[in-house]
Amino acid sequence: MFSIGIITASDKGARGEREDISGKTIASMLAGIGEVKHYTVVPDDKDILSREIIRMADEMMIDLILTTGGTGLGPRDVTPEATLAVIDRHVPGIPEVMRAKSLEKTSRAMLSRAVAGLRGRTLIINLPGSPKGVQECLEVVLPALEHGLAIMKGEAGECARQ
Ligand SMILES: Nc1ncnc2c1ncn2[C@@H]1O[C@H](COP(=O)(O)OP(=O)(O)OP(=O)(O)O)[C@@H](O)[C@H]1O
Ligand SMILES: Nc1nc2c(c(=O)[nH]1)N[C@H]1C(S)=C(S)[C@@H](COP(=O)(O)O)O[C@H]1N2
Repeated sequence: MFSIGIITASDKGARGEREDISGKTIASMLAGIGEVKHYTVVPDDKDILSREIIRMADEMMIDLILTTGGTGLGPRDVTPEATLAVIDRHVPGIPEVMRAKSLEKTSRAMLSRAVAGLRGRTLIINLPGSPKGVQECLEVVLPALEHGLAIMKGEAGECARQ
């Protein structure tokens, strides 16, 4: 089992104006692979988001951080920039497959600028803000997630497919 952190980036959510269905969707979809150790709703603010990622990765030693929201083209959408500022290695295949698969459902999938990367031994993945976007993106990543996390942690030696 892996430790999981969830960050919802939402001005409305942080002001208490909207129930965070997206964060809850992440938690329920990941119940089979780990335990949610930390969950927070923050405004769309680059420094606050970066600080949260650093705290969860460096102090709490969380294996997997999922963010939701703030990946679009809106003036306050800065989650990818907050993530890029604190990762040391990119994992481009994850957002590539999320966008590719999501495009089969909606052309608006191309509007998510989500990124994924590693900070030390923590994998950070951006997801779109809507509950549907979370569900559609997470379900394409899930089949490879446990293997990726095991490799990241040095717990799996072999990558060969059975
Ligand atoms: N965390 C969430 N929980 C539930 N629904 C959400 C959440 N985030 C987004 N949504 C839904 O997706 C739609 C589009 O999200 P968008 O990121 O544009 O939010 P927004 O209305 O600009 O506000 P904010 O950035 O404060 O979340 C919202 O109108 C809402 O219906
Ligand atoms: N799979 C999937 N991806 C999706 C969506 C969706 O409904 N399903 N919504 C798109 C829309 S409408 C937007 S604007 C962008 C960015 O969303 P965000 O700003 O809430 O992160 O994600 C896109 N990605």
